[in-house]
Amino acid sequence: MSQTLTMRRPDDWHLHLRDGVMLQAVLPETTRHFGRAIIMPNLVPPVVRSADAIAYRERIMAAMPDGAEFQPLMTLYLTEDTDPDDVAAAHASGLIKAVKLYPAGATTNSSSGVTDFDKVRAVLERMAEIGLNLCVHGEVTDADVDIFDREAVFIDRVLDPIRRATPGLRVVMEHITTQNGAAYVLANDTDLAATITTHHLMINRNHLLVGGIRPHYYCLPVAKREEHRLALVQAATSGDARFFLGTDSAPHTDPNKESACGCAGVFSATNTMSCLAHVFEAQNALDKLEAFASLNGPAFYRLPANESTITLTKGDPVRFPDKLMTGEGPLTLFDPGHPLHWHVSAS
Ligand SMILES: NC(=O)N[C@@H](CC(=O)O)C(=O)O
Ligand SMILES: [Zn+2]
Ligand SMILES: [Zn+2]
Repeated sequence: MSQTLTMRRPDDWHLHLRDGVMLQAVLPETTRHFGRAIIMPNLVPPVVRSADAIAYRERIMAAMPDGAEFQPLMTLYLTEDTDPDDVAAAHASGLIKAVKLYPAGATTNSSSGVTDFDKVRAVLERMAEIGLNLCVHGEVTDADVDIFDREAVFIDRVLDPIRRATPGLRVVMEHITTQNGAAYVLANDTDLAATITTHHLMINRNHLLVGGIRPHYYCLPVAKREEHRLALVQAATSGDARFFLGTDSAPHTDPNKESACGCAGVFSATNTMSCLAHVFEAQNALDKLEAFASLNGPAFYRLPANESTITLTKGDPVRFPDKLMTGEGPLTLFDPGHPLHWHVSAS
């Protein structure tokens, strides 16, 4: 008898859709299974003002596949010049669901991010007042901090001081990759949550580096030791409401990945639900998948869960394309390195 699991349609609380022909190519990969997604604003130039978010939302809606019921949830990119009134107006009108903080230089397209955190104080205080979520790429960029320690150091040096100075600020630690990140969430109150990516539940730094460098496993924050991956699996499969899915699906074409200076980002929109079912089944926690992918995120964002459902059915290995052909070039799909048996049908 085949095993099946019906659950509320999932949402993706951290997604890169890019723009133009890349947006065209990757959007259907998300709308096939997901009801909503938090759309990351790190375009070039970034989505900084409400007018930018309105225009970007229109471009996404124009690229929507026929019949899709997908809702993009827009965000603004926090800069040292961000105007608190513009942010508040974008929130009040329902245009945005979060503001994204990138430390300057921390990741792909983050050069307009924040260097002096005092300069964004007024925006953060206004966000705390109006209950608008801050999504954080949590890595320091100091040259003297080892890249594998950048998340843990960020928590101590930047995030904890910001949260103490701004009571009531609701923070999502994006794409946590360490035991330290999970523990910080668990040690704190209800104003703090974290997204966890698909790939960080499946790979550690050995997958990235042993037997040759695997550029398609390179992302930021970079995958850590196995003990950290296990802590993330534990957090995701625990059912704890403070952890939810953010795929961080981040498309870069093969020439940009397979290069002497390859871009950071893993593209996982297409097979994420099959990957997650695999991970949760291995933990005997399939009954917690709905909480992680469909319930905890909307609860933290104070939105209703999706009404429609998807059904997962276990069977023969699912066939996924190795690559998507995009108008910018080939785009390699995340390969967990073993077959996936969970098929997804959306109703
Ligand atoms: N995660 C990544 O490795 N890359 C993301 C940026 C980000 O989320 O940090 C991207 O936009 O490509
Ligand atoms: Zn990031
Ligand atoms: Zn991201």
